[in-house]
Amino acid sequence: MRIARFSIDGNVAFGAVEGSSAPGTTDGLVLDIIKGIPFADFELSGTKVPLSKVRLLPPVLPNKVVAFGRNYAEHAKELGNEVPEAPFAFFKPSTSVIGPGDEIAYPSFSQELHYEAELAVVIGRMCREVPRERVKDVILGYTCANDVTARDVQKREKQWARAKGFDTSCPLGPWVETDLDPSAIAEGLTIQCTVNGQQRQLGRTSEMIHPIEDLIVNISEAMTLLPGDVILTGTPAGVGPLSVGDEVAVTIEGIGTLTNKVIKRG
Ligand SMILES: NC(=O)N[C@@H](O)C(=O)O
Repeated sequence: MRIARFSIDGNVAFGAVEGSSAPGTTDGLVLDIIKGIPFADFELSGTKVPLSKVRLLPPVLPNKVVAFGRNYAEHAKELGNEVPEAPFAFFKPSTSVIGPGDEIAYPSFSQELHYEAELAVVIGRMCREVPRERVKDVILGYTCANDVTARDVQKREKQWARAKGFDTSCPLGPWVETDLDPSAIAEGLTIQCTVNGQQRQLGRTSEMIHPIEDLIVNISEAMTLLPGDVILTGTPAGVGPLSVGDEVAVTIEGIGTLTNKVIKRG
C-alpha cells in the first residue's frame, strides 16, 4: 500500500494512494482517506479524493531523522573518503524535513549545495535494541529522500550539524510504500537522481555496504526509535552541485518519484 499524508481545505489526513499514473506524474491517482493513523490498526474510509486536488505533505513528521553515511563504496571513494568499518550515523533535525514539490532553500552560508538520493526507511512502532530477525517487524515502509548537503560547509566544519541540518535539507516522499519486499532490496532496487531531467546518479540498493538490518540494529542499540522516525540508508555515487532554479528528482524503483525545486533563500 502507498500511504500519503496530505492537506485539503486546511485539514491534514493520511490516505491510501490508488490507481496508476505515468512516471513522475500523479494524474489519475486517487486517495482513499484513512480513518486513524498508519502507525496503528486503521481502516480505509471509502471517501476518495483525486490526488490532483490535494497538497502532498512529507509522508511522516519524524521525531528524528537518522542518516547513515558512506554506505556505498563508490560514493565514499568519489569524495576521497574511507569506507567506515561500522555504520556511520549522523542526524538531520525534523525542521529540515520538507515534502514533495516543496522548495529547497539554498542556504546563504554555502556556495556548494549537493543532492544525495537515498532510500529512506520509516519506523512503524516504538522500539529499541531490535534483534536482526525482528527488524522487519518495526518497519512501516519505505520512501524516497534527498540528503541535501552544504558540501563546502561539511568540509569546513568538523561537526555536520549545519552542513546536513539546515532548513529544507531533507525532502521526503512522495508517499510511504508499505509492501516493498526487503529481499527485493537485497537484489537491489534502482535509485536514480536527475537534475533538470539530466541523470546524475544511478545506483542499486544492493550496493549498500551495511544492509538495512545492520543499520536498524546499530542505531536501536543506542536509542529508542519512535513511530514515524526516518532512517536514511546512504547515497550511491554521482553526487554533485545544485543551483538556484534547478529541479531535482529522486526516483526509487517500487516507490515513486520525489521532485523539488531549488530557490534562493529569501
Ligand atoms: N559525504 C556524505 O555526506 N555522504 C553521506 O551523506 C552519504 O554517504 O550518504
